[in-house]
Amino acid sequence: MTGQIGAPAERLLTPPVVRDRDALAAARDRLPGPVAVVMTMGALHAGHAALLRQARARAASVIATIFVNPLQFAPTEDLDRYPRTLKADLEICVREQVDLVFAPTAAVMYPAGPPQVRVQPGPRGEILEGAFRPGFFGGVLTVVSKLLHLTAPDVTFFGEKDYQQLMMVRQLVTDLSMDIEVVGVPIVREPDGLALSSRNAYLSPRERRSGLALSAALRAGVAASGQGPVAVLAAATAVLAAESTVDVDYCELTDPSLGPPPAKGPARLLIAAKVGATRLIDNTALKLGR
Ligand SMILES: Nc1ncnc2c1ncn2[C@@H]1O[C@H](COP(=O)(O)OP(=O)(O)OP(=O)(O)O)[C@@H](O)[C@H]1O
Ligand SMILES: CC(C)(CO)[C@@H](O)C(=O)[O-]
Ligand code: BAL
Repeated sequence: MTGQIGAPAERLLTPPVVRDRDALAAARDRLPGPVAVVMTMGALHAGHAALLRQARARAASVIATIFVNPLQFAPTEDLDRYPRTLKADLEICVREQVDLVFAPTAAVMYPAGPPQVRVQPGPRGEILEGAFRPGFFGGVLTVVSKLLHLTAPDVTFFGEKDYQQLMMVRQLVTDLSMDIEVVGVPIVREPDGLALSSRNAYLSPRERRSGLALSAALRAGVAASGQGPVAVLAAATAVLAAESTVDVDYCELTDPSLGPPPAKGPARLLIAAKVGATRLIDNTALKLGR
């Protein structure tokens, strides 16, 4: 089927875009190693660009995947209205010197419909995001496994903005004996603190202002970290409670691998909240105690 998309003149302005497995396999065979893959759902922004830039610095060849994976969306979620901006995405891929873009359709990824065999995320996939989005990590890890299999990278890059997802992908690669390095990339923020996210496009100006409560709560938590876990949670929840339009799903403190928080030492503070119809997540590292 199709190899590259676009008219010949446009091809010069975009990296090669492949849309099916055969075209991907042929293009992948020609890429010099080591190969890096950056997986995305498109609507690319500076957070994605940071992943692509790190990939560019680390590998001889960079593949970006763009696929809004239906398997990780609950029926009540935003699959249909998720932003799809392929043309602008390809411009970012050119700027970040991506060598190959894999942008499959759902029929290419799931030719027989939703797959019967799926990755079981295990207990760490049932807390936090998994508790509020049942089936989410099963859908994510299934598509991540397929995309790793299809692109055969040496290294892959995931953002810390989706911190639990990064942990789950590390677990996937370890537990399923995949010889692939997983690199975590720090969160890219707007100057006022808002973590970049494709879903920020849904926010009205007023909702965007309310959404700043998440990063403000994280900063309050970090400021209180010397006083220990109780003070951190009290400080963060007070900031969130002051913003009445923010509907908190969770504000939780864990250890860096999402286990129970220590009394002292490295920890992670994670928040998810709805602002209007838009669900935002954010998190930060901190060090508890003195
Ligand atoms: N602000 C950010 N900083 C660092 N990495 C990011 C940021 N936003 C997204 N990423 C990473 O980019 C990769 C692809 O994410 P995705 O395409 O879902 O974008 P997103 O902005 O997280 O979208 P959404 O709004 O759906 O959460 C993931 O590894 C994600 O963690
Ligand atoms: C990893 C991913 C591309 C799988 O669909 C998605 O969950 C995302 O964009 O973070
Ligand atoms: N950003 C992770 C993918 C999702 O929220 O569906």
